[in-house]
Amino acid sequence: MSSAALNFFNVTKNLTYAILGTGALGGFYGAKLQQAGLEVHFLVRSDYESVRRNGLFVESVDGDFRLNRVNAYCDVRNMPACDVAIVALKTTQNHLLPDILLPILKENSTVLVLQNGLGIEEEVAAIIDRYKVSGHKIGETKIIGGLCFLCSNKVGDGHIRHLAYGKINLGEHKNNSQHGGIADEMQIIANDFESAGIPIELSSDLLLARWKKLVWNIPYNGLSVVLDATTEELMTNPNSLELVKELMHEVLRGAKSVECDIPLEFIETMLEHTRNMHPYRTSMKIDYDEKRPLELTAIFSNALQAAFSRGVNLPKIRCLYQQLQFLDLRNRTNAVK
Ligand SMILES: NC(=O)C1=CN([C@@H]2O[C@H](COP(=O)(O)OP(=O)(O)OC[C@H]3O[C@@H](n4cnc5c(N)ncnc54)[C@H](OP(=O)(O)O)[C@@H]3O)[C@@H](O)[C@H]2O)C=CC1
Ligand SMILES: CC(C)(CO)C(=O)C(=O)O
Repeated sequence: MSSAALNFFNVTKNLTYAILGTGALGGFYGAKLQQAGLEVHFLVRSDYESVRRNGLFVESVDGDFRLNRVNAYCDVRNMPACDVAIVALKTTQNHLLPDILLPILKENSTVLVLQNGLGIEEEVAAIIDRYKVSGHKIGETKIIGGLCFLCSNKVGDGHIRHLAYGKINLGEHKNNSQHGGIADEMQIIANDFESAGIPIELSSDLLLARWKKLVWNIPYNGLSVVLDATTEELMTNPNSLELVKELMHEVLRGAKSVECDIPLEFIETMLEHTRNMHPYRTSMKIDYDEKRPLELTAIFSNALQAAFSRGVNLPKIRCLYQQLQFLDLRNRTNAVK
């Protein structure tokens, strides 16, 4: 075990966790970790008063549970520094990360990014580098990405509805797109999640894992908004199904352009997975219906740019992205009227 990992492990026999964004995903995983006996601190926004008074309620396919007391904060400056900072905001809020993330880092903290999309760990690494350059000493901060195969919604104040799945695929972020290997810190965090009943897969190639997740998110999140459809409708209509497949093929081309080889059979696996799902309103569709900004930069723009920088155009994904940008802007312009 590396000395940083030993430090990480010894200083705090039990790791402490900060949940930055107590929503559908952060509320679910944070509550599961606390239920398993870990110390968890939750940054809460609109429902802070309710969560402070009444805790969190998780209505789950795996069994409902209530946490009557949670460590809730409405201001990150009142939170203790934690061993693991879990980024669980929507990526549309990531411009707030310098203010939200940096105050809770301590010597050798790990940042665990559980958001969908591409380029997020790079953004976090740049924020941390700037912080260090400005004279702050926070030691070596590991950045780990997690791809969450989860269907969860926040349905009320402190109320999370977990509909299906929950597995997380973890991979370490390395500069220069090297493969990360399996860091000791990652194994320790994985053990905590597994003790909370969350299945974990460890990956030595985070970039590949992120592109594989996009094989699902690009077609289904995008088309669910543009076509106003659930996953079931997209799968049963032959025209939309064709479009889903074409978009998946383009994601594979994008991945290949950055040396991430996703086997063709993976498309069939994703289609089969979706056929077996309950009809699902994707998170992007929920955001659209709620007139919230869509995660277009992380899920679409960063993928298009990565491929474009290698001379590869992805015209169907680009076309979908342009339509989504139109709808997103109109939706939010109308929302503020
Ligand atoms: N939900 C799911 O099943 C899955 C989600 N993901 C990804 O996980 C990420 C999070 O998504 P999800 O949990 O669904 O989104 P939610 O909108 O449910 O959760 C985000 C949370 O962040 C909080 N928040 C936003 N801004 C601030 C702020 N300034 N200070 C404190 N809290 C803030 C929001 O507060 P408030 O409650 O007040 O809005 C909200 O509770 C996304 O990248 C998504 O794509 C990935 C796989 C599955
Ligand atoms: C694919 C899905 C719905 C669950 O497997 C998911 O993880 C997501 O919404 O990003």
